[in-house]
Amino acid sequence: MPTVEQTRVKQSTKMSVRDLSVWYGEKQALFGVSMDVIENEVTALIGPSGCGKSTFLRCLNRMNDLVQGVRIEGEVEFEQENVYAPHVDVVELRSHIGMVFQKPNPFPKSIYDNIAYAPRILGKVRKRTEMDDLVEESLKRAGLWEEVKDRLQLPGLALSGGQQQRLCIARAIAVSPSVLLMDEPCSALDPVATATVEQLIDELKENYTIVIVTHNLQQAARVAGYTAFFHLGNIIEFSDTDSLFTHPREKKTEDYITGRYG
Ligand SMILES: Nc1ncnc2c1ncn2[C@@H]1O[C@H](COP(=O)(O)OP(=O)(O)OP(=O)(O)O)[C@@H](O)[C@H]1O
Repeated sequence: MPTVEQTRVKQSTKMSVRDLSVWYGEKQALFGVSMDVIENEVTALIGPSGCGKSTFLRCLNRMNDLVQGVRIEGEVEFEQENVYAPHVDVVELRSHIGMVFQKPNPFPKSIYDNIAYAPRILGKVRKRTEMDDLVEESLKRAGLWEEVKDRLQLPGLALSGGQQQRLCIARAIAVSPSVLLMDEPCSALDPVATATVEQLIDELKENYTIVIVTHNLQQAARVAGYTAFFHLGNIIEFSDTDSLFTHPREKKTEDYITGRYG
């Protein structure tokens, strides 16, 4: 197990996870894991099925709160505050730490309203012209504007899978988060749509800190500056992606990345 010091990296830390343990009922899914999330970088979480990647990701913006019977111990620091502190407003937190899921899940609303919905209910934008600008800007950042600008009133669900996923990214961006969590965002996409989303992730890291769960090791190598290898609810190794893939420190990491198990 790496020590906390080994998982610290000399770059700006956006989030800091300390001694995080998670139980679903009797079953423990994470065992006191610690990791820094580096600002304006993409961090990939890799590891065999069931090792706790999604659980870890969902703890970063308290998405696990929604699971019945869950128990969480430890700290997740974001902007000098533990996101699990009692007074934290979870809706507000999730507007700073947005999430994109495995399966594109647009609302059953128009393309326009998919983007406008959250800023409207959060009271971030009131005037129609401001909202028009926000919708355009978000779709541009998600690389979707040119494909949809003439049909903003079409249902989001009428788009292709890859377009829907970029719509979901645009929707997440619209509330100006600084961190984006992505849980296998390309697993339901074909190779062309995957390449588009990967390119988008690369562009987004200029302005956002991104944490992505992926089963695809090539994808981790392509998009992530840092990678954490999870195994049985522990972080076995965390380092810059090149080192992890070319000179893994731990035998388990080496076995996994060379396809010996998982
Ligand atoms: N809602 C839940 N209720 C009960 N157990 C859960 C729940 N979610 C996850 N688990 C259990 O916690 C452990 C970690 O699951 P998690 O989904 O975090 O792993 P993962 O590494 O993301 O897996 P995968 O790659 O298959 O998505 C697994 O044993 C899983 O069965």
